[in-house]
Amino acid sequence: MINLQMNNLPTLLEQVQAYTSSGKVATYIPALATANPNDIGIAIYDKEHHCISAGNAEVSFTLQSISKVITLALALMDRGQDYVFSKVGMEPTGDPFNSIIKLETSNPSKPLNPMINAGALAVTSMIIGESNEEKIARILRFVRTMCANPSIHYSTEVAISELETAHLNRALCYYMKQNGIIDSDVEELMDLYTKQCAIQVHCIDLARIGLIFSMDGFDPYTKEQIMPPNIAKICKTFMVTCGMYNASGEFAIRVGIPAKSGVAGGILACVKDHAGIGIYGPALDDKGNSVAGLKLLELLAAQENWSVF
Ligand SMILES: NC(=O)CC[C@H](N)C(=O)O
Repeated sequence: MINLQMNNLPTLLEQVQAYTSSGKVATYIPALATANPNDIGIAIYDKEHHCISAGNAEVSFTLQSISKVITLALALMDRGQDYVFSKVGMEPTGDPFNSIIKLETSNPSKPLNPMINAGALAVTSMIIGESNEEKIARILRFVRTMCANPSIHYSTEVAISELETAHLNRALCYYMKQNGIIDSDVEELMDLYTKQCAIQVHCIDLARIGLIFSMDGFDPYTKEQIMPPNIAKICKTFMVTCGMYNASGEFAIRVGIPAKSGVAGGILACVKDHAGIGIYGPALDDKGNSVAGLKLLELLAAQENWSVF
């Protein structure tokens, strides 16, 4: 059951509100620039049918990099661990999420992990389907099941905005194609990746996804095992080691729970066997993480003694 102390969510939001002014909304995807930098919201979903929320918990935003854990789970179910990890590594990187440098310097030349853009693009290329329509429909079905929200869709505007400007991601794809990591048509892959990143949710949806991962893939409401427990565990382990990009080490110390952020300002977090958390705060720090969102999780994890360490 959600601890009563958590009824202080509005007070915690007040404490972190000021942090929103120290961050900046992402603009490299032009459609993200219209977000309100002052927004901050949170939802917590626990396994006993309680959901609490505060602030801008029902403002919709795009998953962006949070989609990387979702497609990783799907690719692991589609292709199995041996295949996925023959193409993508398991090690964290100290570089920014969109960096190309390790692709050239690591041997063998494969992306270090599935949470950086190169790794996520390779993982997306593994999703099974006859066409992009079928692949995005499968990804959407998976997200809708986890959120118990059949109305979830992607934003065409955000997907196109990214597709038109994602030259660095294209470069990552071409580099990987040259080195045999992917064999998809690059434009097709970019089309699918930008749609997956543009899937729209709000904090309550995100918290429910977090709950499914917290419960090792089991949905305590429908009693359905949505993904095998070992796959949920792999995803959560990547969240701990690489989920907050090159700020994952500091996050492990300050917060200490599996989490994944996205440049639209979302953070998905998992409290083991207990609850999922969805946070939205589009003002980002220089590593691409929600400034106020990070502070909020830090206060909450300390208050509730949630660190896994
Ligand atoms: N860090 C992110 O959220 C990045 C996702 C974004 N779609 C990109 O590839 O650049």
